[in-house]
Amino acid sequence: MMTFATLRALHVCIGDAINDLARIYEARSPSALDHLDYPSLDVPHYPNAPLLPAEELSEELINDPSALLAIRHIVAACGQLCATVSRPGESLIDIAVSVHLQSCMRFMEAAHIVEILREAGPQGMHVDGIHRWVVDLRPQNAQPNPATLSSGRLAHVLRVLATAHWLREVSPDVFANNRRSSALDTGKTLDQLRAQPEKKYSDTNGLAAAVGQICEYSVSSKMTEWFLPDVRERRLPNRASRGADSTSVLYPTAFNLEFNTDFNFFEWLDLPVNAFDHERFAHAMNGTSNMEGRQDILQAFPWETLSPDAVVVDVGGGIGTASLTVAHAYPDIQVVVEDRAPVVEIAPAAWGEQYAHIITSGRISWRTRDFFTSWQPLPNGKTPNVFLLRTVLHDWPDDASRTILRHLRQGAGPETKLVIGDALLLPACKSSDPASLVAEDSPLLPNLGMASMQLYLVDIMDGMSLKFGLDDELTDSEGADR
Ligand SMILES: C[S@@+](CC[C@H](N)C(=O)[O-])C[C@H]1O[C@@H](n2cnc3c(N)ncnc32)[C@H](O)[C@@H]1O
Repeated sequence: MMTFATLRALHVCIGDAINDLARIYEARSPSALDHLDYPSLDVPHYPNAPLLPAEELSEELINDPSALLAIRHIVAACGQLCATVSRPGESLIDIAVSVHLQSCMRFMEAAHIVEILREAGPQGMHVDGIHRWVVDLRPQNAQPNPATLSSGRLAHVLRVLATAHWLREVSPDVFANNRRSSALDTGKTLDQLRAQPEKKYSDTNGLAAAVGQICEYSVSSKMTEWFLPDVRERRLPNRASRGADSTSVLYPTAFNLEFNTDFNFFEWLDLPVNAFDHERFAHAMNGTSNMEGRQDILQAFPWETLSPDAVVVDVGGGIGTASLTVAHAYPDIQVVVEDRAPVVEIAPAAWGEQYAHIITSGRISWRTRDFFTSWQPLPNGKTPNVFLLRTVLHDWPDDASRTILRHLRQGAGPETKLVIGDALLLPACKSSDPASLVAEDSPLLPNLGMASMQLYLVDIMDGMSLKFGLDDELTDSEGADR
């Protein structure tokens, strides 16, 4: 296709998708005069905040499958359109400096900017006031140096975020939350954050924890050194100094290189010195369910076909993000979550009041289990109806994944189902894969390009932390039905 023809086709794609969205909203409008609008970028939407009925419906419709498809088409087409028209040199610098946007985001989360601006309200707060709060919310022993963190510097960081539509600059130097920043809100009051900063993520949807964690461990920054070791690596301590074979791989993953450790990621999290990281990770897993939509697990399997006393074993289930959603929707299902001891210890308390009734009734329970060891029968002798593995296998190389599956196979009965929740990554071109996400004549990439980018980046991130390679393919599932 000629370039102008492609640009026009992309433009049509965006127009069609906006029309689709408008139709979906129109169809659910209370009356012809009272139009239901798409949520505004300028208006915060705080998790758990009470909404007017129209706002609630407007939020709900975003998760309508047709609306989701239209949204993804708009994002994919805009990405492709920008890639086509922008000057490559400028785009190269854009991508090289984009790491600093991530740093600004990390600061916004760590300094509780969103919670400060929530209390300021829609008129926002002058940067001097925000600065006073940032300092006030620090524990006494970790006060920022005023020469380092000045109001002026803070304004620069907040303006970067406003320029990228992550905040709103209401008037010069006055900032307010917008729809996107409000998603980072933990709902904690400033008094709570000052008194117990370590409880920031308790009883939240985990997004702030996920953002804090992912931004802090930018392990892929060491990907190049990991793939292409250079002379600088000689300056790093190596395992030979700990008595290991000096010819062995020094850093099995980029994470090991970044953190200069030969513990794997989970062992490292378990170190007492990393207690904060550990708890944040558990909440962050809850936050990552936003990647696919919290309720998607309900569509992943026909849970209604299970017998009333069915048992779902959530293997490597963390604090129970996926299985609690199932247990909430299906009040007869029993859930046993298996994870490492430090996760099991904090899991029930991590939920606050939200699911207290399910937890106290014992319908969900946690037990310690290393999934590389034999599966132990449940205390009540029941055979699991479902083994659920959500975002577990993507962490491990194929051999390790086979070991995990082999143990489950041995614990399974003839009727036990295996449910694996992980992302399938399509090639960025036409292929024989029937799963193409666009119509045959669409100008969009078959994997929906920028609209799917998050999945590909998460794959790189996970590959950098625990896997030995990024291109492993689990082709043999040790006899498990898939
Ligand atoms: C990416 S998280 C997924 C958590 C959960 N399935 C979810 O979807 O939110 C991987 C989980 O595997 C657990 N894990 C890692 N190594 C493990 C092991 N050897 N035995 C049991 N669980 C393990 C981690 O503690 C973590 O909770």
